[in-house]
Amino acid sequence: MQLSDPSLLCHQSFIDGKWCDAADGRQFTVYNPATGESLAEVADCAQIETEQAIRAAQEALNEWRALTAKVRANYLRQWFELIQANQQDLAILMTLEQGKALTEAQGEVAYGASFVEWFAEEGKRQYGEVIPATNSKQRLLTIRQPIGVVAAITPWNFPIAMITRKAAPALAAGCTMVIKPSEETPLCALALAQLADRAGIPAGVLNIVVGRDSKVIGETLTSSSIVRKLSFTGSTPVGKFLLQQCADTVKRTSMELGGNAPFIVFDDADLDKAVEGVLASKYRNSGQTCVCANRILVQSGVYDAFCEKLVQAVQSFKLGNGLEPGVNMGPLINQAAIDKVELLVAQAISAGAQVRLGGQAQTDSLFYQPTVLTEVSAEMDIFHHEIFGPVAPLVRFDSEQQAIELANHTPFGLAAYFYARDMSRIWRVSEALEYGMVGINEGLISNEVAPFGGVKESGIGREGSRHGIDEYSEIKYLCMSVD
Ligand SMILES: NC(=O)c1ccc[n+]([C@@H]2O[C@H](COP(=O)([O-])OP(=O)(O)OC[C@H]3O[C@@H](n4cnc5c(N)ncnc54)[C@H](O)[C@@H]3O)[C@@H](O)[C@H]2O)c1
Ligand SMILES: O=C[C@H](O)CS(=O)(=O)O
Repeated sequence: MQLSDPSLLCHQSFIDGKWCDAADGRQFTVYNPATGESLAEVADCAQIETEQAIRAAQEALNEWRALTAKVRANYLRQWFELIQANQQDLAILMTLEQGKALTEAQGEVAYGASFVEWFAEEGKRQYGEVIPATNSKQRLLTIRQPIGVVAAITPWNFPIAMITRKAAPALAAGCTMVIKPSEETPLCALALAQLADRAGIPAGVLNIVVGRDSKVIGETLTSSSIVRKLSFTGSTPVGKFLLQQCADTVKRTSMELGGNAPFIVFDDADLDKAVEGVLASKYRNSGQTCVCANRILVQSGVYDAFCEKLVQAVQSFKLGNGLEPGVNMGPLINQAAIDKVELLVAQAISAGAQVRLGGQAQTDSLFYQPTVLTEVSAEMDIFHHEIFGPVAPLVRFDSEQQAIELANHTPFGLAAYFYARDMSRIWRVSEALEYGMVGINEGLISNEVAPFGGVKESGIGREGSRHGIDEYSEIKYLCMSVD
């Protein structure tokens, strides 16, 4: 492995400031999705280690929360600097275990680091308030206090940013954490723990438990009364399952779940910009992002022109091993992902969709061709399911009202996009779309300063922005007699 700092390749869980094997010595293999080669053997931890991590987080809590926000910020700033300084090695690890092109991986490391930088500062702004009393013999005020021990469960598609988007606000607020990363991508998570340790973040504040048995680790986290909060990023079905598990101990939860983003091209759109927007939104990370355009709704008057422009542009993608120069689209994460995309495309074709470009996986690999389908309709499964692959299904519509109805015809509500130039239309459509985030003439909407999150079955709460830290603190009301 071509790391300049080989010590960033870690094989064990990080618990209470120590690197730990599984109690029974079991390990699991991490594979490179681009080549199928094994990358590393990693500790296959489960209930025992998770319980150890919860205890470590509990024991570290009082000292960590007693620090001033400024002192915690200094630790986070150090972590930010180390992530930045090791960007290339972290990006290589990410491309190796997740598959995304190295340029995208470099971008994600910077994006992930930006949350650490942002919340180091936001932690200093956890203000309370003094409230004018209704009784002259009382004084009323509120203070903000950390929730306590937080559990986080994160996905494989952004193996650094989905961790720091939770760990940074949690630690800044004074919480301690147990994180279970995806078994597909443990190496990035463990490298982040290595750098947090080097930043001097005290033992027990940040714990990473890696293992294949996500169900057991999850049950251990959600059933523990010590864990007061679960922050989950992943699919909606798993999110629903975890929400049910959290009910017994009435945990606070943050849920960043699945999407089914409409991408609407109106007849007054700048078609070249709209094509750029599709390339940025639909095909990023080989279509494996929660905010990927999942349905491309095109008004009939510009449908053919837009389709020609899009097909032309999508042909420019270079599919291959993300470490190779010039490659800008990598493999899907595993065979199950390939099977899901192949099923959705086959069903669409059998229901009348046309393949304008691509339409199949490369044989005996996890590479799926950048694809454009036309004549897709709302009667097809592909319209209703998160594709999580580089497939753009084009759907024709006639009126603005029809576009809004088609866009909102889903239980999901994470991100939506539309391209138009008429200002009245922009306001009407922005307000009518039932989504947490809307890109207007823009296909890339994610950053650390804006509130990221969805409505309906796409989630609960927001990450990033000045709101993201509220997910990790409680408001306490103090009523003081001055009689
Ligand atoms: N809204 C967002 O911010 C956001 C961001 C990234 C990904 N996602 C969503 O995540 C999904 C892709 O990621 P994925 O395939 O890793 O999702 P997933 O739900 O399969 O897994 C997510 C995490 O949950 C764990 N997990 C799975 N089953 C579990 C169980 N029974 N108990 C406890 N933990 C369990 C996994 O090991 C992994 O760590 C997509 O639906 C995508 O839209 C959403
Ligand atoms: O997959 C979901 C991530 O949140 C993608 S993004 O990079 O934050 O847009």
